[in-house]
Amino acid sequence: MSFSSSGPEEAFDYLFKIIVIGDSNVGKTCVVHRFKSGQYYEKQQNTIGVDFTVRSLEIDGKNVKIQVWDTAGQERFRTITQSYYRSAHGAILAYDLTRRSTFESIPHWIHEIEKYGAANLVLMLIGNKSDASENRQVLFEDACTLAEKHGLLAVLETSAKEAQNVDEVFTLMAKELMARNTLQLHGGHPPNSIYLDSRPVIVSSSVLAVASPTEENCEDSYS
Ligand SMILES: Nc1nc2c(ncn2[C@@H]2O[C@H](COP(=O)(O)OP(=O)(O)OP(=O)(O)O)[C@@H](O)[C@H]2O)c(=O)[nH]1
Repeated sequence: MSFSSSGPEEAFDYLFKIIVIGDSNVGKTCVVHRFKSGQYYEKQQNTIGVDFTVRSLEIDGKNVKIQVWDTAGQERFRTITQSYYRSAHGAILAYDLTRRSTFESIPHWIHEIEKYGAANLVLMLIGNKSDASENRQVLFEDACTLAEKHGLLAVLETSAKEAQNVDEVFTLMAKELMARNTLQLHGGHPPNSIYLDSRPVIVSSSVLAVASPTEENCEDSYS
């Protein structure tokens, strides 16, 4: 079944709301902008409150509309941004892999989203700025450990600057949400569909596309 708001070009099979949270300056807006437009720009201003973006993807023959809420990382906007948590289907937790403190904040962001978000929210972790890995302060293994501890769906290292793994983040999230949605409708595993069973999928920056948790893209500790 498709839904239409203002015309045939707006028809979609799924609509998912995904919120992006994390400390200020980790690159949330640049990641969202890259996803939306395929462009990168050196952003000068911090986000005020929440910015809203929409992009449709075709996944497994379905038209999937993704609404992305890019939130301000600055503390002074916290009351506004928290008010968007409740209606999100998925949350992308972002840190800057060249700034350790932004990774150390992730448990705080998880706590926030668990407190104010819906109970069945899908959570993913992204370590942005992988193009600057010569200044890396966060090991990918540490991110995996954190993801496992908190039961997150996946960890990906991204670069908004070099267009690395950005589409993959949103596609992976959408596939998981589609699988959960289909399961709810059919009460079982849908035939011929990709089913992510909510175990963490660990995806290194060298992996460009991930369909499901396999031995190749999962760390041993997750199998
Ligand atoms: N090297 C590198 N720099 C990036 C990347 N993504 C963003 N940046 C830079 O990081 C800075 C912050 O990016 P923003 O997208 O504004 O960060 P934000 O998380 O949205 O910040 P708030 O709006 O304050 O929450 C900017 O100077 C960007 O140019 C990236 O992938 N690589």
